Amino acid sequence: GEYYTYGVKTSKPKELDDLMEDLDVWGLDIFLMDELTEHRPLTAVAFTIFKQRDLMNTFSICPSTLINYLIELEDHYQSVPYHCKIHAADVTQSMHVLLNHKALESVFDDDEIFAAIFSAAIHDVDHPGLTNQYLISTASELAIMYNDDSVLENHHLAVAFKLLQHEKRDIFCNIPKKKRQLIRTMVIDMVRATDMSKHMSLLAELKTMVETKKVAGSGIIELDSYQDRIRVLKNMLHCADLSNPTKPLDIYRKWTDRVMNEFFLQGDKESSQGLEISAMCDRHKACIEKTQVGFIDFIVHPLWESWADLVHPDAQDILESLQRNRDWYSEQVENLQALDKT
Ligand SMILES: COc1ccc(-c2ccn(CCC(=O)N3CCOCC3)n2)cc1OC1CCCC1
Ligand SMILES: [Mg+2]
Ligand SMILES: [Zn+2]
Repeated sequence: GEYYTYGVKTSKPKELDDLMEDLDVWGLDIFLMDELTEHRPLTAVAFTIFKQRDLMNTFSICPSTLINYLIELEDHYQSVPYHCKIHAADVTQSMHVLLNHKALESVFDDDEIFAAIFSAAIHDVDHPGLTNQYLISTASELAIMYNDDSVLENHHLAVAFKLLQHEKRDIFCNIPKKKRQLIRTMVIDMVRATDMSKHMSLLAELKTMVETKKVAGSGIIELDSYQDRIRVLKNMLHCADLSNPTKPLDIYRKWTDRVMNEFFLQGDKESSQGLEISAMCDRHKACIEKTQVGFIDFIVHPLWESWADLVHPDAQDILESLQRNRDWYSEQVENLQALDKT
């Protein structure tokens, strides 16, 4: 059918125009994007970002090839509650905003920007809605294939690169071989870094970078080695992947519902298979609000506090939004405790 400005059909072009005004805004309503694009949020968001950043011209990508790839990629996101195409669109849009931090202005070149946006778009493709731990403990096909090492993340990468192998979808086809290999290496590094088991080492590296931060007079960060540059990009994607608690509360709460539903479905599976139900996956025992406060205190805030130090003062609003959301969930815990006493 006919495609409009954003690479997708829409029955509400005016409303989609208005929403796309917020493409560079932290807190864009990605659920509304899903509705207005008739459930093609990833294609619309990624295509529009490629256009805004002029990446199709820079890498001689013809628009129809990009659309063909994005639609095929989007169709390979499973309809699971949390790790679906809306999450991919959300992380891609969040990455786009983080790349616009003043402290990172003209730090990254086109290859790195292309690799970063592409990594966000593909980073969870064909996610089954189950954790690495579950796949490993049930000796699943995927765990056998990847020898229990970053099972999901290696699978997302393999699926995404396999989809490129059709000439109609190969957005890398006009990129010189050497450059293509460099971009592929960066994408593999970034997506593998979204494995939660790498969180502590990634955060330690980020802290070291903050302590030894070399800043030009203008406040712009100086990154001399590939290792430093990819370290920032890996942490950026990890931050985007863990950004739900930093978004407007109504959007954050929708993500909480979705991730808990995905966990509970896994818990149901574990229970029906006579397996021990994983932490936070038991729908009869979970205390949703408490786990979000813990998630923020032990994982999300420490990460975003270090990121905010690195790009100071560009992420202050994000940090404040996180604090407000933490306070709200904490109040819910107190209200529930008060209820228990009645
Ligand atoms: C809005 O809530 C969440 C939003 C995102 C996450 C989250 C954790 C790690 N990631 C990165 C991908 C990953 O490694 N995962 C995906 C989630 O399952 C664990 C393995 N994402 C967790 C969230 O809540 C959890 C359930 C209660 C407390 C923690
Ligand atoms: Mg993932
Ligand atoms: Zn993700």
